[in-house]
Amino acid sequence: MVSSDVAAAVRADGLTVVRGGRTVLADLSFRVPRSTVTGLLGPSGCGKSTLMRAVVGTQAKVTGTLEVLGHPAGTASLRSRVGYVTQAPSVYSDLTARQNLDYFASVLGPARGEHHERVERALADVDLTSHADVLVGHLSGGQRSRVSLAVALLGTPDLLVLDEPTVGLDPVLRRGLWDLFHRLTAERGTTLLISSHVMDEADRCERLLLMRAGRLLADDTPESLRARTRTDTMEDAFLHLVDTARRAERDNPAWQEETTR
Ligand SMILES: Nc1ncnc2c1ncn2[C@@H]1O[C@H](COP(=O)(O)OP(=O)(O)OP(=O)(O)O)[C@@H](O)[C@H]1O
Repeated sequence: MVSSDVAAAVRADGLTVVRGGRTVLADLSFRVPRSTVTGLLGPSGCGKSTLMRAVVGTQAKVTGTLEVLGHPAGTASLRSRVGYVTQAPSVYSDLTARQNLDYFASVLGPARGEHHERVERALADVDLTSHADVLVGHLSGGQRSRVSLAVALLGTPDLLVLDEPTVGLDPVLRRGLWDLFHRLTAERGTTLLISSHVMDEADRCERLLLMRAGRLLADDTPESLRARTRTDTMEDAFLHLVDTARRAERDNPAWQEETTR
């Protein structure tokens, strides 16, 4: 069944996930608008990867409502429409970058665009054309991550879910990747959900989901977050929201017993 909420690429209502007997995501409700770059930010262990796994349909013990592109998360028809890049590069180190892309393009089968063009476009997207014939095992960590990203771009996904794609990259490469993310929304209408624990990346996003300890602290734009917390930086805005949440926990101790700390 297709949802009527067509404006949202992701719609969560009361989303809860239990891992190892603990509630690691508790009652999250939010929207990720289509054709936007939405940042998923919060400290290590707050549940960003778990949320992304739920969105791409690989997370067990998910309850509540979670719709992706109008369908329940994990629906088979979403597989070709959702790209997912994990923190660990998932490409073959004994093949070159181009051979990896050739291989994954043939696994994808006939899709939008010709095989050769798709491979070359994906290499160019991540600025790796000049290293296309180097064995992935001989590339740097950042270059390997970009090969993984190129694989995800091969299928021209409608939703691209990226788990900390800029970790370990120098500022020039980071800027290049953020430029690419915005080009993807503007030129291809792609929706991007990007996790980071670096608050200065928040300002590069059109919308933000701020998380702490399995809960959503905010679902807003960077400008509005700064305005309503009366802060100048995203880091200060986040700290303000954390302090407010802590005060709420003190007033209602049952609240925090349900989730991770
Ligand atoms: N296999 C598992 N079994 C039980 N708990 C888990 C498992 N994997 C992760 N967790 C817990 O779930 C919570 C959320 O983990 P998650 O990896 O989603 O956080 P994260 O925000 O992505 O962290 P990071 O930024 O360090 O990648 C953490 O408290 C973690 O300890």
